[in-house]
Amino acid sequence: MNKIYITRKLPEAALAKIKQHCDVSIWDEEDTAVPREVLQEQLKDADGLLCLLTERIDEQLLEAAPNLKVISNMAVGYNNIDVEAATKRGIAVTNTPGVLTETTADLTFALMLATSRRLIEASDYLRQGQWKTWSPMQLTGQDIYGATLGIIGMGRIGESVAKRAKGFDMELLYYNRSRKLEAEKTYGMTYADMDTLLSQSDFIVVLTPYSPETVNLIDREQFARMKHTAVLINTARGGIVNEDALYDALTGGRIWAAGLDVFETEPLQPSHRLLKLPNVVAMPHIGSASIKTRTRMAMLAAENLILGVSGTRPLHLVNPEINLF
Ligand SMILES: NC(=O)C1=CN([C@@H]2O[C@H](COP(=O)(O)OP(=O)(O)OC[C@H]3O[C@@H](n4cnc5c(N)ncnc54)[C@H](OP(=O)(O)O)[C@@H]3O)[C@@H](O)[C@H]2O)C=CC1
Ligand SMILES: O=CC(=O)O
Repeated sequence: MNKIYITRKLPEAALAKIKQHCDVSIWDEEDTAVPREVLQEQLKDADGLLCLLTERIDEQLLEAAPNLKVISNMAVGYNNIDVEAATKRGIAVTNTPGVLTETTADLTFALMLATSRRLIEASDYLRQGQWKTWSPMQLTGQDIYGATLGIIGMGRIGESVAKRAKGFDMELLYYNRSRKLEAEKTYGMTYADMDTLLSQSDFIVVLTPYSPETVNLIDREQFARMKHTAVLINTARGGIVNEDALYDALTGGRIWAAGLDVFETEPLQPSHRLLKLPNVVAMPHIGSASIKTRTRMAMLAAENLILGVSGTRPLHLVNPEINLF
């Protein structure tokens, strides 16, 4: 039987499925990440790896994994894996697109609402006993309905956010490297260059993958173009938005607020300066965190893994150029 290493406690159904086909070892914990030295040791004789976005799978690790045939990432983003190094060694890399699209779009919209209407701040105000009376401009925020939403990265999740925005009568702008003519018609969206999107949008949502091209895509220059009332939402990856520039934009009144699910360094420490700002709504990377969706992601990652180690083309192969299947 093929030997598999799994880097975190998985939903039972996914684990049972893998165990039907493979000999499994697992880092059976929910709230701590597998230490790198444990992972390195386990990979010495593993044929397959099922990992999460928290594991950095780099050249050094692959060097110590001579039998590895498949790396199945339980995430759609795979910037945690050195795909080039895996491809060089003929190792298949797989991900879990699609099954998490709607759930992540829900969280993106939740962040838009929570940030613009100051929901966390208002809830804290109440719980901390600051609510003494009702007052006309008390805890007032920005409207979503009728506002202009600019989506950067019009892929699966971007389109699902656009779909939700139509229900709020929002005007839609988007920026992507390639135009999406069908989606433009479906959602009544307008393609805009980056500068136009930044200067005209009330809400700016970042939904590109993390790549060398998107590192610091939103930096000081981009914040300088935004409206003072703009709300920035990042549910893609930390590092696409430069955090120093973001902090200065938020504290200097350059933009209104930010909703963040992802950070340059995760887990974010509670002492982080962004968490001290009332106009930041921050979440611990929970974009896809519904029970149904996380179960589907685990099942899909299991399927990709089982197919890959048995020499059959996985459902979602990130590096088809390995040409093994
Ligand atoms: N917070 C969370 O828990 C989650 C985060 N994510 C993140 O969201 C990302 C998007 O997921 P998904 O929608 O499924 O991915 P898709 O690949 O469907 O969409 C990404 C879009 O970004 C565009 N894009 C890529 N590079 C650039 C660029 N340099 N400038 C502008 N647009 C670009 C792509 O189009 P084109 O190449 O034509 O430009 C594509 O339309 C994931 O990669 C992941 O990092 C995903 C799920 C959950
Ligand atoms: O961040 C989550 C993912 O699936 O990518």
